[in-house]
Amino acid sequence: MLLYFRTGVRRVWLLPTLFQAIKGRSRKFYCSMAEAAPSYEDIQKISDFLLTKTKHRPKIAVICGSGLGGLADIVEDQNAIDYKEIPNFPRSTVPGHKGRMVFGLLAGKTVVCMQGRFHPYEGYPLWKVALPVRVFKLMGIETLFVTNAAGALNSSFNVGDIMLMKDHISMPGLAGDNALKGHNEDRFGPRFPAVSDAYNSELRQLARDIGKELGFESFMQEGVYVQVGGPSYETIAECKLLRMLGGDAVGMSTVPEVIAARHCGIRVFGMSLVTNMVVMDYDAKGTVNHEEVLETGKRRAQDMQKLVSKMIAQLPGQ
Ligand SMILES: O=P(O)(O)O[C@H]1O[C@H](CO)[C@@H](O)[C@H]1O
Ligand SMILES: Nc1nc2[nH]cnc2c(=O)[nH]1
Repeated sequence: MLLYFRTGVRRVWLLPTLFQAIKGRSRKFYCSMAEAAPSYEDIQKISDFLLTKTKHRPKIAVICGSGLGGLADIVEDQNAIDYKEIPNFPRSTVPGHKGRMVFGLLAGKTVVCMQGRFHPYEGYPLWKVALPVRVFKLMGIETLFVTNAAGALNSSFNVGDIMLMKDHISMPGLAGDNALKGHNEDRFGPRFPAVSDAYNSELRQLARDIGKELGFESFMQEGVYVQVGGPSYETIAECKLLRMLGGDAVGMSTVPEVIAARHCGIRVFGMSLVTNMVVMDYDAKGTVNHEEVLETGKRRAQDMQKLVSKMIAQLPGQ
């Protein structure tokens, strides 16, 4: 039996070589297999698990953006569950995202807040980024508030402005990546859902009215959010392109959550905090950085909290 062969003066042992080849191939095969999205039943288990950890039964969910998690801290009578305690749930890895699910009362209404979201640049496929929204659906959520930190593409905006989202442009979506890619689970929604009305117009009107009441008019805007992949911020040429396409603000999140929510019939209110102006000029000094993003979040946090709380207070139901 041939146990080895020669390459020049070297003797190559056959069995170990064969073993290494099989091991390498199986690793390659394993790596090339995309992680399967969880089934409806798997998502039901996550939802059931969460409901065993709290007496609260919310119909309203809030996803807090970078530096905007303070809203969850003002939730009363709260039960907070770390993401790492939740079976088959992703982890938050980004500074400014605590990684907790907070159940309790906000403005007298039962809510659940995600203090920390997931982003594609953390290495998560879009279905995983959007997984919490499906968990929410199975918990009975009917209305989703999404917030994010974003850079202003619109030069008439200022740092600290709150932009009500009226629409989005998804660069990953246009390039073929979407939270709904893959097998469609009909129990959540249709294969081809419409998203032209993704951002609920009545909730936007409510935000405008409450913004007026609170004296926020001078820093309230309305516009189109552009989702990019990140984690690098945009080049000057990219910012010019996104502005030409009709974007008012740019960030690396939110859209997968919104698409998953609309797919399963949850109504959505979206809001961006303008944490920085994007760099549009080759002579500009300075660049964008995440510390600046978190700092602006802190400065405007209370106003965002007031707006969201007052809106939630006016929603029907408990
Ligand atoms: O969208 P959120 O989570 O608010 O965070 C925004 O801020 C981070 C960049 O500073 C990116 O994650 C961007 O998407
Ligand atoms: N992509 C992107 N995300 C952000 N999040 C906060 N600011 C920015 C920005 O300027 N660009």
